[in-house]
Amino acid sequence: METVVELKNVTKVIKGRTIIDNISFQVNKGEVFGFLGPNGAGKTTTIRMIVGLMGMTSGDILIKGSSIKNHFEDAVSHIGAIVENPEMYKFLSGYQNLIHYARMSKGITKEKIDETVKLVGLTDRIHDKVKTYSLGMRQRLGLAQCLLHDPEVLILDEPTNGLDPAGIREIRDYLRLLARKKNMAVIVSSHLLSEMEMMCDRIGIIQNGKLIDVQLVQEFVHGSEGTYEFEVVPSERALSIIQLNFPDLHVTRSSNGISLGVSKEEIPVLVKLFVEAEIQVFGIKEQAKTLEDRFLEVTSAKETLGRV
Ligand SMILES: Nc1ncnc2c1ncn2[C@@H]1O[C@H](COP(=O)(O)OP(=O)(O)OP(=O)(O)O)[C@@H](O)[C@H]1O
Repeated sequence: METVVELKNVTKVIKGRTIIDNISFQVNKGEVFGFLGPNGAGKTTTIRMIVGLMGMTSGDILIKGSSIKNHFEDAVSHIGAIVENPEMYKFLSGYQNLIHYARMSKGITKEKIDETVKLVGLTDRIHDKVKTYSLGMRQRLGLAQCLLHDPEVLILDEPTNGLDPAGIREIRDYLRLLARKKNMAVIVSSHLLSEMEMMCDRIGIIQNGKLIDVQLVQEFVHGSEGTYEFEVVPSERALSIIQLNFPDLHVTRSSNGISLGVSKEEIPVLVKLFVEAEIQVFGIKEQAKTLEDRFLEVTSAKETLGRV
């Protein structure tokens, strides 16, 4: 696995306030890395520092081994990014926009433009004016624009923002394709958790400027604990028994009984407790967890830690 982007103890302080607090992580070739966090967590600030739009207070960012601090031009030459809305001339066609963009950079051939247009699936509409494009098509044109110079890392801040489900799916499929077929490192940010689950290989969770977890999506979602629904009668009594014996467990009422997050080994202990309390156990069902469940678990656990 080849590391393409490396953040080393990156900190950003603005007007005495620490916006990004000592963040370190790596992104490898061929993977889609998702940067996930609630509003104001620091995703955009981190991305702006990676693409060189904003300086950092301390730490360093390496792109293919080149420091963005000491070898800025070399470092950013490997990056293709959409951070703010891409600049486009609405009264020109998509193709004219790409030609215009290509003239500003060196060595982009007509063949390269055609190949990129095909890659993002815009061949049929590329000669139409941009003002007739849907938001999803504009996103794809923006993607084509930042792919023209064959970057090794693609960075997109909230790429699915404002898109409808079909548009979201398109972008998601293209990003996965770029990682798989072109072996690119792709970094995206979002607070659309279900999207990240389908799009990313790994995710980093950021909260209050701190990176609180980096994991493979699959491991993050499934983890070692499961959420189980216990079909029990009377459920009220089962609930109070859990609260009394395991005050730290997060337990909720569910349609058929109670629902709680425990490891598999703990299930017999709970069943024994219920039986001894003359509570009837009709069934135990594992509930599928989504990234959203895990995200809320992780971020609220940290909030609690923060308050102690
Ligand atoms: N130039 C700035 N001056 C002062 N504060 C800033 C500046 N830029 C960002 N911040 C603050 O830093 C924090 C992180 O902002 P950032 O935009 O990076 O968050 P985000 O995770 O991208 O949020 P969102 O999902 O809402 O876009 C916020 O509290 C924001 O107000």
